[in-house]
Amino acid sequence: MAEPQIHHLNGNDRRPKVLMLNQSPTFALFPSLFTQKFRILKAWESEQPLDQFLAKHARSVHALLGDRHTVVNAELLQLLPALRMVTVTCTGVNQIDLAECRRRGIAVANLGGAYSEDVADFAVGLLIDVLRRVSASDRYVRKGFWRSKGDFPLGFKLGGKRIGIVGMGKIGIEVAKRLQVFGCSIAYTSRNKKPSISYPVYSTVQELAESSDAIILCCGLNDQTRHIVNKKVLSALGKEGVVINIGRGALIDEKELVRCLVGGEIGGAGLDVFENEPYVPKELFALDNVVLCPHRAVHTPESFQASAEIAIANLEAFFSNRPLITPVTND
Ligand SMILES: O=CC(=O)O
Repeated sequence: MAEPQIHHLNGNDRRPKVLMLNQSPTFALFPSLFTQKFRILKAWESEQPLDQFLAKHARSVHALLGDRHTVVNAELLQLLPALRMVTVTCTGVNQIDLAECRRRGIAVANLGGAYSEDVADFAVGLLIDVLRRVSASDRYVRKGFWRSKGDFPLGFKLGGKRIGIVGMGKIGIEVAKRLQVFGCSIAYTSRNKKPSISYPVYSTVQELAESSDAIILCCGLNDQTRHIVNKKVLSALGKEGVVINIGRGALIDEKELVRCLVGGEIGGAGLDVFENEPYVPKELFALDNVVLCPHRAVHTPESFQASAEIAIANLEAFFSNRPLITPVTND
């Protein structure tokens, strides 16, 4: 676990050093919240090659502040032998080698539930958009088709739909709460059954898909969940079924998803994330039953402010030897 913390002095500067490898939206919006308290070492602004920059600070850097683009793998950790804490201004931690961090006694914190409400709103927005064809009808109006071709095709009602939530963590719970108010029925599958949650639980995503009109992916990406939505799950969802992904692109076998959408084997999709961002399979561009977004579900100033506050609270806890506020756990 973390060693007693040392405040590294730079002349009279008593702020603890925190390494950042890349600029993040949270830091870009609220730089002074961080720099008031910490001496931020901005690797991306250095003229030195990264390995030289890291070598210069290797023995004095105990904390790393990153985001979803900050890949923390064994090679990086090897270069930072004094590192004892990583905090990221995101929810997903698939970019971090958690096992290697554990092995090296490096504590990891994410944002806990700070983004959950915004992400849940976005998931519901995507579902409504796919079912009621909001984006598609916007295109119809802009292209002048309302006047030239007449009425736009009907969409589908949200109320009464059977929604399967994959991953009943903080985001899944917020999605369920919202969709219940719309009159949907909720079921879920999750790594651990949640005794406090009364929605029906299925043991596999395939069984969940068989009993759902739409599935919403709210789980983290790891070795167990990579391509958790595969050919079998998509065919279980069926011709009218909808898949919404606000988790990570690689939760779905994207090639298979594209094949099913192009072939009309599922009803539609709302996708905020992709396997190889910012690449989006171009076959999807022509499909009006698919809503595509550029990984924006968490992007509100309110979310970013919360994310800055939580990251700072985690860094302060670390530098004063207190337990982290939102440590990454296995539940
Ligand atoms: O994708 C966004 C996040 O993980 O916070």
